[in-house]
Amino acid sequence: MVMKVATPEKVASITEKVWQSVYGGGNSGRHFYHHNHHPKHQRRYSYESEDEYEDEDGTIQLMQMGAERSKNVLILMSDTGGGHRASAEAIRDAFRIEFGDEYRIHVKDVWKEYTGWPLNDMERSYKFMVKHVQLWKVAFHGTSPRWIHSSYLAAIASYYAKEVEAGLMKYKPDIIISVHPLMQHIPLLVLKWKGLQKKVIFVTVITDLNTCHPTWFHPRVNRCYCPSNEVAKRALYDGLEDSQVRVFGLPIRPSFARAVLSKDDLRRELELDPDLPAVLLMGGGEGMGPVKKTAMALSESLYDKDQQKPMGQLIIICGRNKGLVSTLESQEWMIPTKVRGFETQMEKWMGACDCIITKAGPGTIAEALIRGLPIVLNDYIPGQEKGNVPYVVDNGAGVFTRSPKETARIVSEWFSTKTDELKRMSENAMKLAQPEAVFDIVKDIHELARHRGPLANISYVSTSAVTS
Ligand SMILES: CCCCCCCC/C=C\CCCCCCCC(=O)OC[C@H](CO[C@@H]1O[C@H](CO)[C@H](O)[C@H](O)[C@H]1O)OC(=O)CCCCCCC/C=C\CCCCCCCC
Ligand SMILES: O=c1ccn([C@@H]2O[C@H](COP(=O)(O)OP(=O)(O)O)[C@@H](O)[C@H]2O)c(=O)[nH]1
Repeated sequence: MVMKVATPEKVASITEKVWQSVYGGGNSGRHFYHHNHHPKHQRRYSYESEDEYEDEDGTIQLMQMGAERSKNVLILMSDTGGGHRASAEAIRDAFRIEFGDEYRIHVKDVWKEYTGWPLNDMERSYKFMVKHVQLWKVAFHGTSPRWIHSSYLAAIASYYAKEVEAGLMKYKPDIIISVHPLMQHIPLLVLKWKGLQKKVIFVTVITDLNTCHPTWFHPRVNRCYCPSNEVAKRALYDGLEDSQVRVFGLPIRPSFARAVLSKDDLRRELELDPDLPAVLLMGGGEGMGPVKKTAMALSESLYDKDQQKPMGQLIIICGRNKGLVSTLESQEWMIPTKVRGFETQMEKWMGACDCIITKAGPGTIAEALIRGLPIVLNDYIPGQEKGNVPYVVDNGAGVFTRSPKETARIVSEWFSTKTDELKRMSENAMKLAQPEAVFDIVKDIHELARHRGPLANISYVSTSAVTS
């Protein structure tokens, strides 16, 4: 057995690395220590003179004294669909790009980590409900009146108050950003009960483009960032003040806005045919909608029988739907086809393609617009996604059809006789795109924080039985 003894230089370089991995910058004037794990719910939360926190992987904790500390930003999200996480990560990345170490960002599903049913199981419940469309319709519209959802959520807040409190306080947030429709009421109530409402900045970033659920609109937020004028109108109608509402667009990962990508290079990198026009087929983070039937129809329609050669290529991104990946991988294709699971670099796949077929997910739509991809919408989730269809179609950036055969026909025309229509729609898509939205949002939050003055003295000494 070899025992390693750390020399002072080594200790310094390890702490340096730790500092850089957490803060990405230098460590001058700061002090570090490692200490043991506390059991989850046995912590006191106070950082009036010190800064103690648990790293993302839960292993390292640091203390910072004297220097002005980074502000903690807690982004509340849930993996109900793929869009909320994508927007949360976009905001996190934009904060890092714009403000470096000034903010320390935590992207969390606090409900899942800390509470119980039904809050900790929203992903599964949501998947079940959207599979049974009528059930989702009743739940969505039935909970739309404010008195119904407010009383439901207030009841849940009081039942899980201690757990939510523990979940929020763990990250000692100076700023809370909700990117989920069900994450306004409960945290705001808990902050109110703790007397922290005036000290913690709370903003909502709405990730639906049009017909969003009224739970997004809470009158006590500092800001409500709406992705479109349609949503802003709803917010004002629902009682928010002009001063609370800002319209910048839907936050999309900075890699979409900032990367300069050439289609040829991308095709080489992704091992696609360099010359054939390419259609991207997907169904959100979960691979929903009529993906398989559409793929089979495209395989037929993009094969030129007279000339016996393909007139297009197909890329299918199935997201987290592993069943769909294995079904599609066992199919035979008449055209060059790639079947992929969950991809982390969507900007590359979109940048390599000429058009996209997708259900009406707001994240995918906003990303496709930035890439100038004409869109065939082939499905939508009733309620929050319904309004995304006119948003795309009325602005001339795409078409809607539920029929896989019709979809395949449209794409084959775009790639042959109607290339001018494809071009026009691509231009319209780019006109609608708002690649800078995420930067505008984080800059506005930064301004809010600056006007709020020093945030450093929020006392997070827990008062509840659970946390003390
Ligand atoms: C008087 C009749 C009452 C009707 C009975 C219903 C009882 C309550 C049951 C369920 C609650 C349903 C909540 C509806 C509000 C949803 C708001 C909303 O827009 O949610 C959307 C998100 C998903 O995000 C979307 O994903 C899309 C892609 O898939 C797309 O990206 C879009 O942009 C995103 O916004 O939905 C959710 O997160 C739903 C979570 C479901 C939770 C289910 C819990 C069910 C268990 C018990 C009910 C407990 C009471 C909950 C109270 C909720 C009150 C609003
Ligand atoms: O393999 C995948 C599939 C999807 N996405 C992303 O997941 C989000 C899907 O959001 P959307 O609002 O379109 O639909 P949802 O999944 O929420 O239904 C978009 O940002 C996609 O780029 C991804 O990163 N990898």
